[in-house]
Amino acid sequence: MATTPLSLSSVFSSKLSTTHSIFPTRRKELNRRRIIVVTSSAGGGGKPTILVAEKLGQAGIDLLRKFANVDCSYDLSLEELCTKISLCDALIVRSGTKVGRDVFESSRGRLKVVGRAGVGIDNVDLAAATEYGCLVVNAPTANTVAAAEHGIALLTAMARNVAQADASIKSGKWMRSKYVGVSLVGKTLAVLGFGKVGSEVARRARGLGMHVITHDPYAPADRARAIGVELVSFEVAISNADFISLHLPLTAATSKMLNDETFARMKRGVRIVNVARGGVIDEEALLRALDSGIVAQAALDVFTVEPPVKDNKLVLHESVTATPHLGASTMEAQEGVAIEIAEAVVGALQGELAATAVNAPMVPPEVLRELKPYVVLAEKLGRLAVQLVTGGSGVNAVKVTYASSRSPDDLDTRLLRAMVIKGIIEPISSVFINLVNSDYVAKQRGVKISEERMVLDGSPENPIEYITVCIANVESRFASALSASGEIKVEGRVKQGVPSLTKVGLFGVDVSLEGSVILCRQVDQPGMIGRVGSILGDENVNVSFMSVGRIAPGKQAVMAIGVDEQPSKETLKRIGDISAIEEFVFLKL
Ligand SMILES: NC(=O)c1ccc[n+]([C@@H]2O[C@H](COP(=O)([O-])OP(=O)(O)OC[C@H]3O[C@@H](n4cnc5c(N)ncnc54)[C@H](O)[C@@H]3O)[C@@H](O)[C@H]2O)c1
Ligand SMILES: O=C(O)[C@H](O)COP(=O)(O)O
Repeated sequence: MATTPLSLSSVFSSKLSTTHSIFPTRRKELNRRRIIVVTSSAGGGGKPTILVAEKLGQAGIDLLRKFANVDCSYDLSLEELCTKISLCDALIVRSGTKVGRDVFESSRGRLKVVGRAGVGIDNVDLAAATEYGCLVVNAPTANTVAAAEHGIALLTAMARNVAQADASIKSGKWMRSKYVGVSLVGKTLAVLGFGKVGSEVARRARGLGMHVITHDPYAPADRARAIGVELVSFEVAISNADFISLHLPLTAATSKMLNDETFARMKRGVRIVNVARGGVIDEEALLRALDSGIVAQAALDVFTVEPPVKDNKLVLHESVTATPHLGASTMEAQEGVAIEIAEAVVGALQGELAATAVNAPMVPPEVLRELKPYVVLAEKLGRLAVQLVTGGSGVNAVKVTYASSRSPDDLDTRLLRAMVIKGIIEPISSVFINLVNSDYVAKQRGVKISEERMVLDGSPENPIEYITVCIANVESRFASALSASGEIKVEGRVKQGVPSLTKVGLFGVDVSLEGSVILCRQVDQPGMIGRVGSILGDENVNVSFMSVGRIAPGKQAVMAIGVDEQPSKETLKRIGDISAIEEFVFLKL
């Protein structure tokens, strides 16, 4: 399936689920100033040159050839890639080519677009791309079904020892009793990550007669219900599963999510499939779990280091079925991905913006200068709010309120909205969000962003007095973050140029949004700040700010503590063990 590239004007005029139209009359003027993101310095014959560095479906190559000189050179060494790149306007890769800073440096400004023919862009240095003014686009949808089908292929092959039995018969043996498998029907499959691939795996597993449960705190419950899948907590998922299938992005929160501790809480004899990213599993711990029998079998398409070293113990393990990152490798998916990426790259070289752009430095400097601290504030409020979510019907209704004494025409909030979306979605996905793709990604994930302007009296010296981010229809892991109407609510202001958190739920606080934040609800009483401060001090965790917001003296209060470093689990436990503390949460900014 190909996505339609959006022209700049369609990106800016796309109608979103805003309750108020907040596009200013200055929009035309802004558009004029940003009209070209990419200008191609065409090489031979007036056409741009596109280097295709990994095998791409023919339909995509044909499409590229209509517009550009196409150089298909595979298996280039880094040196060869760096030499060639200075003659190219665009580069197309899959996951096997590292596009690091040295590649952008070597292009000496000619490289304008990098196209990743697939989802994950772990192999492209986005910061360097942005720094060198190079747009990066990907193809996030065309290989979903292929990845899901590979997940199911691994699940069934593992359960029936297909790979092991095949190797055995090819070596001249006939071992029928050794390769007795297990049945899938009636077994519980836990799908971790209910996004594009996870939901397709769940749908197929239902068709195989499996009982499917899923854990994904950010997925809409109605989407799961619609295919007969139950959304459950992580604990319920891993402790009830006969099979676990991983479909999560690799993020700070999911890195080594399956580890010694989590394996120990699984049913003995559980079987695991991973077609997501190798780093989601602690591979050493998996080896131990396989050897001790906690995990009966694993089927792995992805590895922390790819290709894995020759004598990788997991790959060689009798109970492991392994494939070399083949999830997206079907003829159909590769044709689809090739078309999707070719359209995006050609569009970008023609000055259009692909809906799948993952970076784009395109805010006029004068707007950015004024909004800079608010941009940081907006992202951090989004990041805080989403970390407070624990369950419910998924993150699908977000309201952003801007309180300002400026006339709506004089306040362009598109960048702020993009940054709230970035803060909410990036910690829970592998997607990179910017002004270009934020609304697209939010819409694709079913997250409705509504915006509200609160017009204040007074001098319009500051563009914004405060920003509030609310997430509705969710449960919070810090109940005090809920507003009177039951939404997660955080509010912040820019104070002397520094973004600060000023309200959590109904409690006023005052903590600068730097480092990380611990929120505690306690019965208001003297000495609490000192007790928590000294526990943090014991571990040399530097406290940057502390503030207490209370309903009334002696009643409940929320204490917000800014810390420079992440406290250890033991230190957080000691804070939680203080008897006056009713609930607490640690939030990374
Ligand atoms: N093996 C392959 O060839 C292949 C092919 C395609 C995709 N992939 C990988 O599969 C994974 C899923 O891809 P996708 O396209 O479905 O992505 P997606 O963004 O559509 O879905 C990911 C889901 O994970 C959820 N999630 C994020 N953090 C979570 C957490 N801490 N706990 C539980 N759920 C969490 C998100 O809410 C989202 O619903 C990615 O890692 C992608 O790179 C691999
Ligand atoms: O991120 C992806 O799209 C998949 O992991 C597939 O990667 P590939 O294009 O290298 O097969």
